[in-house]
Amino acid sequence: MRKKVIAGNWKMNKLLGEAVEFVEATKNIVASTEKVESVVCAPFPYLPTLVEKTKGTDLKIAAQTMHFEENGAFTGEVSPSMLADIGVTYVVLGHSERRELFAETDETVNKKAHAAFAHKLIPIVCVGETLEQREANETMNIVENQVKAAIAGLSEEQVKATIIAYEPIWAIGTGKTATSEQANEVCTHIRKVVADTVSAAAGDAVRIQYGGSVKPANVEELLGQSDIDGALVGGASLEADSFLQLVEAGAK
Ligand SMILES: O=C[C@H](O)COP(=O)(O)O
Repeated sequence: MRKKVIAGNWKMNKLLGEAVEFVEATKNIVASTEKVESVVCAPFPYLPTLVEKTKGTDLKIAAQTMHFEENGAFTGEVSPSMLADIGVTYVVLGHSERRELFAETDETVNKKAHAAFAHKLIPIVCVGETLEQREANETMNIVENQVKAAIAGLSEEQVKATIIAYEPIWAIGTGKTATSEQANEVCTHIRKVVADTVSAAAGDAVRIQYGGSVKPANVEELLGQSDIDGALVGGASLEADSFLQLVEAGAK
């Protein structure tokens, strides 16, 4: 059975005191079980503090992006070695907001995925279609191309360890959740793409999250689907209580 992953993506929210308060309120309650792991994707300035505060607990800390290069003249960027050095364990790659607003491409997502594994960071690779693409029946093609590009050249073991987050862009922060059937249909397709391009074992092992207006009220139904192995959650991950309810649903 694949272990569920509940990841809260805070995006550009919270001040340091609020971030610390959140981890203090959750770190001893979330417990890694056979069934679920819990991750908080925090802004860069808070990462060292949050890693320190969560040491020895089952709450894991992720970055929301990174560069693919080790170092150099990339003003404002953060490298994979910097993240690994301070004890970050996961990194979100190719979030639609990064693709749309910060020129992230399939090619850079792939480079970043390679760089993440080179530093023992687990990538959470985001894919998903716009409303226009869905209405033009292009969802499966778009997502398939994004997945193939992201995992190109990774070893079978690396693909097995990758987390793919299917986030239909029209469902992000809009309150419009994909129905559980719509979400599962795409996640099933993603698993098949991985199985066909890498191996049946990789298709079976890769974990696929759904993201887009997930909240305590709809998470159970989404997680009950055959190919949804977790959730990448924005708005509903900002409050400790709500995040804990999401993790609890993942542990069922
Ligand atoms: O990374 C999280 C997603 O963008 C979903 O955000 P949301 O839960 O606020 O819709």
